Parts: sequence; structure tokens; C-alpha cells
Amino acid sequence: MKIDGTHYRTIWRGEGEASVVVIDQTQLPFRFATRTLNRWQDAEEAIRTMVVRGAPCIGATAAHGMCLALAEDASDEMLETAAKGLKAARPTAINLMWAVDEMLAAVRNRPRGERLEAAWARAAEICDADVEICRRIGAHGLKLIEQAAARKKAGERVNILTHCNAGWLACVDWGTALAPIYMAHDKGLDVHVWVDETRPRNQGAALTAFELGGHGVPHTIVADNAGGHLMQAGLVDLCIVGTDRTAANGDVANKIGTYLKALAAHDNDVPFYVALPYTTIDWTLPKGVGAIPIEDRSGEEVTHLTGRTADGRIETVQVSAPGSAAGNPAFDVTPARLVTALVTERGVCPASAEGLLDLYPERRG
Ligand SMILES: CSC[C@H]1O[C@H](OP(=O)(O)O)[C@H](O)[C@@H]1O
Repeated sequence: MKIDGTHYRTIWRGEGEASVVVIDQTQLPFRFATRTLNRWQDAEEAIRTMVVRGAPCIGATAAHGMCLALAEDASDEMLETAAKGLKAARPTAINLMWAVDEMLAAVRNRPRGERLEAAWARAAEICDADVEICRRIGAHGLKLIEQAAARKKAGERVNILTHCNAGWLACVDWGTALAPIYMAHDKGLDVHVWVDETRPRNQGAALTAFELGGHGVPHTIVADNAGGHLMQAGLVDLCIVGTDRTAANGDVANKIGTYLKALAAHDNDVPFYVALPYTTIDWTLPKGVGAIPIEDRSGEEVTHLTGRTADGRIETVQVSAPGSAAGNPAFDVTPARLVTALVTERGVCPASAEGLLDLYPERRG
């Protein structure tokens, strides 16, 4: 997508033989900065510290991390070390493990001298495929927004609530949950987005709002706890969110707070959609609740906030009572029964094992 008129992906090859450049998402929305990754450990750190985040973006970064490892040392030992280290960076987004395994499959049976070129090629394929997959998710999701628009009175806008950031910053381009919104806006539909701020890392207030503002999509940032009230007041026509790992039965792991939004949507008969690429489906998990690993992050992300002072400085301040403990589970799992439908690159399906297998018949045992 574009930032100040210039098109960007979230990741691209740097100068020279072995460097990768990523947008440093910890600096947004106040500063556009990039970070150059030269070693696989740089990619691991960027994922772990959320310089890059969002399941597909994490996968793309890990894929390039494997390239950086091979540029240093194309041995089997390096392959295994880098794969293990990258996979351990964050536990919930399955795209991370998927991408590393894809890279291993692309190079491990090749002679050492051929591995690096094959790795760069596979990493580029993963990125290019993600762009096209997200574009297709957008096209399928657009139909849902058009259906919602058809139910509105003339002149009424479609109000959509989203949680966290599942836009182009979470992917390589386009995004998952936000792709249909961009397409609806570009098609001239009158859409407005309620943007959950998404405590504690504020991916909504900082990243989704940055994205939507940059694209000219009307939006309003709201406190995470406002969503239920907005739905109860009839101010939300549909919810659409991303996911970091979806189990084979349609249970979805997503940013903490998603489950609560799904409960409110269910209670108010608001359609609740989850947008995802096939790379986010974990076919090995028959169910997600109680099974998808939930990342526990530092309590300091809850007790402290980073923002811009009135005179433009970026500062971190404590917002909690000193000495109090803080818990920070970074994801929750929404049971499939609360999900109206899954929006994938192959189409829209019920959040169920059968629904997914109808779209991905090659996965039938
Ligand atoms: C399209 S995946 C986006 C997904 O990733 C976010 O988590 P994080 O920012 O911690 O990487 C969030 O769960 C989004 O829905």
C-alpha cells in the first residue's frame, strides 16, 4: 500500500548480497523508519520484538531470515539452527512455522552451492503469493460488505468494526481483514471503520488507524471496551478481524480481546467474519480452544505506554500502580460457533471442519 504516495510492501531485499529491509512498525504512526536485517538473528529479533508483526508478515520475515542464514553458512547445521531459532521467536502465528518449513523444503535436499539462490527464490515466491492471496481475500470479503450495504437505507454508511491490525502492515501487502475494506472504499462504497485501539500494544490505534488514514478510509478509534456498546446500539453492521492460527474446526486465535468482540457480536446478531490465508490454517489441530499456544508477553507492555509528547518526543510512561503485577496473554481463541464465516483466498466458508474442507478438498484425509 502507499505511504505519502509511495508504494511499499512490508519487506524487501536490501542492497548487496545478504540484506533484507523491513518497515519498523514499533516506530509507527509517528515515524516511518526501516530496519535492515543482515543475519538470521536480526530477523528473529525483529519478530520477537514486534518490529515486524502480523502472521503473514512474520512468515515472510522468517523466510528471509533463512536466506540470511544461508548467506552466512549453507550447512545443514546452520539450516537447523536458524530454523529452530526463528520458529521460537513467537509461538502463536502458524505462518512463522509454515514459512520456515517451506524454506527447509526448498533447500535441504539441494547441494550447498545451490541453496542460497533457491532460498531467495522461495522467499520471493512466499511474498508474491501473499500479495495475491490477500488481494483475493479482499475480493471475496468485498461481497460481504456489498451485501451489508444493500441492507442499508440510501445514504447510510456501512459501519465495520475491526480489532488489532490485520491490514497490509500485518502482511506483505493488502492485508486480510482490511483488504475488503480497502476494496469497498476504492469501489465507492460508503464505509466507516470502528478501530479498536487494541491494548496493550495499540496495533489498532497506531497501525490500523495509520493505514486507514493513509488510504482515506473514514474511521474512528474506540476503546477496546466500547465495541459491545456500539453493537448493542446498532452502530456496527459487521465485524471483520484477522487470525494468527485457525484450527481445522474453524476455531480462531487472534489478538487478545477478539473473543470478547465475538461474544458481543453473537449477542447482538452482528455478523463476525475472520479473514485468513491458507497459510494460517493449522490442519494438525482438530480444535483451537485450549490447544493453540497463546503467547505470554512482558507485563511491561500492560503497565507502560509509548507515545508522542506535545513537543514531539517519543516517550514511554508508566500507567499502572508501581509494584503491581501485570499479566499479558497476547492472543485468545474464539470458538467457531461465534464466527459467522471465514473469508479465505478461495472464498467464504462456514467456520467448521466441513466448511474448510469444502474449500480445501486436498486436505480431506
Ligand atoms: C493478518 S494476521 C494479523 C494478526 O496479527 C496480530 O498479532 P500481532 O500484532 O501480535 O502480530 C493480530 O492478532 C492480528 O489480527
